[in-house]
Amino acid sequence: MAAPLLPAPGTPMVEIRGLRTEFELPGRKFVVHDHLDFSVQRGEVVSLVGGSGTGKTVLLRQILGLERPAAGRIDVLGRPVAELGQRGAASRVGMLFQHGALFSAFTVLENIAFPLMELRTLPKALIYEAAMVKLQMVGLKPEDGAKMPSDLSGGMIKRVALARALIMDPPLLLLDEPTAGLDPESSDGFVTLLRALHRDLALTVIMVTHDLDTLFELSTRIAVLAERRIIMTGPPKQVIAFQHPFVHDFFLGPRGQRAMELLREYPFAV
Ligand SMILES: Nc1ncnc2c1ncn2[C@@H]1O[C@H](COP(=O)(O)OP(=O)(O)OP(=O)(O)O)[C@@H](O)[C@H]1O
Repeated sequence: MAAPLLPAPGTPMVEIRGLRTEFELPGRKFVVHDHLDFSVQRGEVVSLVGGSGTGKTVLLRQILGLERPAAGRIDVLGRPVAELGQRGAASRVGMLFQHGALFSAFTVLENIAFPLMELRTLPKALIYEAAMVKLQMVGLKPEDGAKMPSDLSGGMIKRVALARALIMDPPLLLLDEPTAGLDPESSDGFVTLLRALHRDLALTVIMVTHDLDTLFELSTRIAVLAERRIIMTGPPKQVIAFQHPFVHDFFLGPRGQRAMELLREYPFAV
C-alpha cells in the first residue's frame, strides 16, 4: 500500500532531533551540526538564516534524504527520512536548488516532466499534460515549453525549476536562496508567486535566504543556525530582538534600518 502523503494531524512535517553532521577532512573531522533540533509544522514558511558555511544547504539536503547524518534523527512527513528512499522523497519533498539546476539539453517542458518520466509509471502524454499545467501554474506561457534553458531569463529559469519541484504535488517545498541573482523586479514577481502557491496549494515551506525582502515577505517563522545548531527560532520580531552577534549583524548591522522598514511594511512579520 502506498504511504499517505501527509503525516497524521499534529505530527510535524519535519522533525529533527540531536542531529550531528560531520565531514572528513584530511587528518580531522569537520563538524557542521551538533545537537541540532528543528521542527516544522504544517503550513509554516520557515526561513533558515545563518552565516556562510554554517550548514544551511546541507540541512536542506538532509531533509531531502541526499545526505546521511553522523547521528540524530530526521523524520520527514512523519517517517524517518531514510525510509522515503530517493524516489519517495522526490514525490513528497520538492526542492528548488539555488541555481535552478536545469538540464541544458532538455526543453523547458522536458525539464518539468523529468521527475515523472524517471518514475516510468505514467504514459508520456499524461506526463506532458501534467507538466503543462505546472508550467502555467508558475506564470509561464504554453509556448515557453518548447524553449531551451539557454533561451530563458534568470527569473524564468527559477520558475521552470519551481514547476519541476512541484510536478509531483509535494506537500513540502524546500527553497535554497530562491531569489538570489534575480533583479529586483523578477525577485518581487517570484516572491509573489511563492506566496500565492503557499496559500493555494497549502504548502509547507523551508527556505534558506539572505535576502531580507524575501525573508519578511514570506516567513511565518525564522530559525537561526549558529554554533552548529538552531540557537533561536520564532516570529521575525522576536528573532530580531534576540541578543546574538550573528542576529545583530544580519538584521541590525548596516542593513538594520532597511530591516526595520520592512518590518513595518509587511503585516506577516509579527
Ligand atoms: N560533501 C561535502 N564534503 C565536505 N564538506 C562539505 C560537503 N558539503 C558541505 N560541506 C561543508 O559544510 C559546510 C556547510 O556547507 P553549506 O553549503 O551547508 O553552508 P551554507 O550555510 O549553506 O553556506 P552559504 O550561506 O555560504 O551557502 C561548509 O563548510 C562546506 O564546505
